[in-house]
Amino acid sequence: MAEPTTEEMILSLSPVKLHKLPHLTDYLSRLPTHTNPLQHNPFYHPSDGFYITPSDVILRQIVYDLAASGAASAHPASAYHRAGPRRHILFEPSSIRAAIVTCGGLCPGMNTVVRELVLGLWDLYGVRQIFGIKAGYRGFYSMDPIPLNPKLVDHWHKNGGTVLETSRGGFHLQNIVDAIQHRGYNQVYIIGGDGTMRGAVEIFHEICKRKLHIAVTGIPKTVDNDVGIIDRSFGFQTAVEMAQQAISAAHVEAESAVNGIGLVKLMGRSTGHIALHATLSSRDVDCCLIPETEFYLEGKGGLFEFLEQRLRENGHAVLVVAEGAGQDIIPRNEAQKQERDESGNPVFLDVGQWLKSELKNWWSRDHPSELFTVKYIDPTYMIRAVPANATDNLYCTLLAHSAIHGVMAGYTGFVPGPVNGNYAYIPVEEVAKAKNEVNTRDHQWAWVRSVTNQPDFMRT
Ligand SMILES: Nc1ncnc2c1ncn2[C@@H]1O[C@H](COP(=O)(O)OP(=O)(O)OP(=O)(O)O)[C@@H](O)[C@H]1O
Ligand SMILES: O=P(O)(O)OC[C@H]1O[C@](O)(CO)[C@@H](O)[C@@H]1O
Ligand SMILES: [Mg+2]
Repeated sequence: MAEPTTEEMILSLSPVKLHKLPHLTDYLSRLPTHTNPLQHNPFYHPSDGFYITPSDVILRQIVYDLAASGAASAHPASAYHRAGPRRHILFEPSSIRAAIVTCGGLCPGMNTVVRELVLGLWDLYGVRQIFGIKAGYRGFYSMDPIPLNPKLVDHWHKNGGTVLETSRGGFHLQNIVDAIQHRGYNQVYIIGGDGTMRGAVEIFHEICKRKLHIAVTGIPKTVDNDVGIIDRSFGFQTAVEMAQQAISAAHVEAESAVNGIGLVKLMGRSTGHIALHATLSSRDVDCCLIPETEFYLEGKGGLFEFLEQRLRENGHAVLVVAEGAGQDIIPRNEAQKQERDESGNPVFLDVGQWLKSELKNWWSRDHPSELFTVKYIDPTYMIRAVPANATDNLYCTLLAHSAIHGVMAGYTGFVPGPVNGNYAYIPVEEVAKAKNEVNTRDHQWAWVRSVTNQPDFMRT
């Protein structure tokens, strides 16, 4: 173990609880350090404060109730290490062999992250051996890697999807770590969602167990925005923007019919962030249904009663439903209950199709002589299979650079990400456990309800 630095001594005396970040020196001693090549880069003139030190931290929580100060002092503020370049690095650039992999479902910005990793490694740190792993985790042990360079990836950010390709399943820990070792990779950049991060934790532990000079970082990717701790995940804003087109179309269709309902299903396996944000930004939505809240159809306070009222008042209504909403009330057989995708995620029934049919049955039963139309729009893959917008592209670049700086400094088993607007390094174990669900008791959900005036679906 290395001697504690001055900053580490300061930290140990600070009232702020710093989340310990794994470092290669935790299990490897006498690793030589090197001056950061940015020091001699003709395009950089590192000024005071350019390099981040171990005592630079980002507070996890920034909202406090001062009246509850007693409680706050009983639970001291916690913080993460701040992301950014370090003065000394633990890799000699010519000896670096970096591997980059994309796993799980698509998300706008995946190609941008890969491109920026390649350019950042190449231009900032002089790395020349960079490899793309094809088709997710299985690619480590079953396919040849693709050598990457700035020229090859130059245009990648303009395209949706992932040029490296992705897949679900295929996680075989020993095969993956054997392949990493065999190929001589010493930096591993893993881009993926919650499942991928759980895999990254296992890879990190196995590498520590084998005491290898290999740093691993997880770069959080999820269109659903279901990864916890970080402010939001890249591609999420692009997806919300794309969802507007579907909601607008549903609104036009509904408005142009007699008793017209526009129904839009949006992604969100277990969290309703896309549906919630799309609803708030559209303002055309009458009701938003998400997995975090239950709803029911018939009777007082139910969906049908509410929609009938809206149709009587406005002649039309727009309903947005997240794919994971209502899964517990859709009838399903035993086989459907057991169905899983290759990664082990439950396979959902189509809540949109189900709602459409229930709505039609309801209206023809209760109002057989009145016209009624449901137009169901399912833009599922259209909102994620697109290039990232400007904000997400910028975000992807900052994430990629943060990941590189952290790995170069010898941190491992970590995730870079924005926490309260500043980039931090978070232990991947924490990220893999933290889930970002919509808190239906906080102001954001109250805001949705005040915009839609939809029922709370609490039976009285
Ligand atoms: N608990 C786990 N341990 C090890 N590997 C896992 C675990 N869960 C999932 N994986 C692997 O991680 C990869 C991606 O997982 P998954 O398909 O669930 O997508 P994800 O990363 O959650 O992304 P998203 O849900 O946003 O599409 C797959 O190769 C899967 O086998
Ligand atoms: O059809 P695929 O590629 O398995 O992905 C669908 C899932 O991926 C996500 O986009 C991300 O987890 C979910 O919203 C959706 O359920
Ligand atoms: Mg997932």
